[in-house]
Amino acid sequence: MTLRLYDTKAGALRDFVPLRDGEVGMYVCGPTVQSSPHIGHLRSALVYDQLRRWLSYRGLDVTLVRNVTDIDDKILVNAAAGQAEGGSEEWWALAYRFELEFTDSYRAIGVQPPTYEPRATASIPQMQELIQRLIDAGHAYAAADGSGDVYFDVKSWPSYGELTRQSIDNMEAAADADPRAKRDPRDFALWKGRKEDEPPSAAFPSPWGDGRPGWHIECSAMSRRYLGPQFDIHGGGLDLRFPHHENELAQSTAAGDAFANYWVHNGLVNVNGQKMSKSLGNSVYAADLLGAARPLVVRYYLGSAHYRSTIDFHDGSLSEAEAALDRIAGFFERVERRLSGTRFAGHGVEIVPEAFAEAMDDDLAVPQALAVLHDTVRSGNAALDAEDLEAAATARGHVLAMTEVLGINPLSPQWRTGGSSVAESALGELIERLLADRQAARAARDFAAADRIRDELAAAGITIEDTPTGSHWSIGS
Ligand SMILES: Nc1ncnc2c1ncn2[C@@H]1O[C@H](COP(=O)(O)OP(=O)(O)OP(=O)(O)O)[C@@H](O)[C@H]1O
Ligand SMILES: [Zn+2]
Repeated sequence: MTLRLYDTKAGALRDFVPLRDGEVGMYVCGPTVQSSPHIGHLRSALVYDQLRRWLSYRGLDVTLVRNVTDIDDKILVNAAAGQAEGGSEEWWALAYRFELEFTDSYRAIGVQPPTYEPRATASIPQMQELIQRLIDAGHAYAAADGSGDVYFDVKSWPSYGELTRQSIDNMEAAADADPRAKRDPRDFALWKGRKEDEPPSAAFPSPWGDGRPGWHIECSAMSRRYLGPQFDIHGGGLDLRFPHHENELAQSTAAGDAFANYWVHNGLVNVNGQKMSKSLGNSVYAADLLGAARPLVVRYYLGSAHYRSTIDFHDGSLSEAEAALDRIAGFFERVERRLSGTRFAGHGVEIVPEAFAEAMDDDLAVPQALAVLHDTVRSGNAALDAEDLEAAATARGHVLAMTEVLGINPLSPQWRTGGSSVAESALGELIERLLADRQAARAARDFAAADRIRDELAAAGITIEDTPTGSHWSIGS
């Protein structure tokens, strides 16, 4: 069976046929690094990680591009707010700080790094070139008010609205500029002239005056730069269909690029029926959830729903994921123990069962694929009960392959407790030994020795906290 994907633009499932045999180019809208990541952002990255892993398992060579929007109104506003409160962080430092948080959170849940991760500020010439092509083709114009803004002329592009199947007359006005400067209220900004209160470092020279790119043009230019004028899959959250993706599509096609062949959108993480969003203040931050639950559990939870469905986050959401993972880990432990030393140890080809492949090929039906995984765990356990070691070994190979494809193999080194490595557990052991020495020194009232141990640990970046239940340590302050 060939992979079928739901293409938002067609409004239907379509067989996936890559533009170039054996290769897939995929562009996913990445974060605007204005504040810390919430679990909606994690879900979005995770969905495309699952798709990428499945395409790779199917033998395709995937080039995944996920951008970082590192210049934007919200980044400038947040940096200015910090400065108004006496801080000195520049907008670009703030953007980089949050970019690192995103990278850490993605890594924690096992999202593989994209092939390329371009920052918007590094592709300004490509954005300007695209804007110039649009002006030359009569689809964009410089604002009449001398602001230095450049707008896309929606009325000049009859297919505007084709992605979301809207007629232009029913569309909302673009909220990004003074309506008086535009030919039509729905015209949206391609280039934003620098405003007086904006830092000079956020303005780039251009033929239309100093300024910065609009958000939509960034993705049109970066996808073209890294994947070419036509590529296979464009992804992003459902919230981006309009106006962001509609505008990307209009810009790129009006400039003569064929652009994305399939439009894939992930469903949102909601809280009480509303999108989890920084602006609504209902965010569950990635760092908080990852501090409260094992990263593997978070990955399983966010990745177990169908990618197009909505996830409603509430307390207790993670317990099912925890139990499911325990069942998988329990089977692995049991089967390894029973097979070790027998001729079936290491036996069992690591290949996914046909039913799993069919589910994944059916618009990435992960819930059905997980059902196959859990059925296989059950039959593997039953085989062990019946002492059918060959069947148990086959089940082991299947389960291994399925958990690898989904990135949820509990035995993978990535998931060792606390995300730790062999080096980290060795470090833990040494610190515990030093803490025991310190305790012994205190008991002997040798406070100088006890303090020396604490200071040496502190110099190595390890903080000690004494509590009534004993001394606890952490790395960093
Ligand atoms: N609640 C959510 N559920 C699923 N995906 C989301 C959610 N919020 C954002 N995304 C997706 O994460 C990616 C990065 O998003 P971006 O930084 O543009 O977030 P945003 O929509 O501005 O977030 P917020 O609404 O919290 O400000 C996009 O593909 C976006 O669609
Ligand atoms: Zn985008």
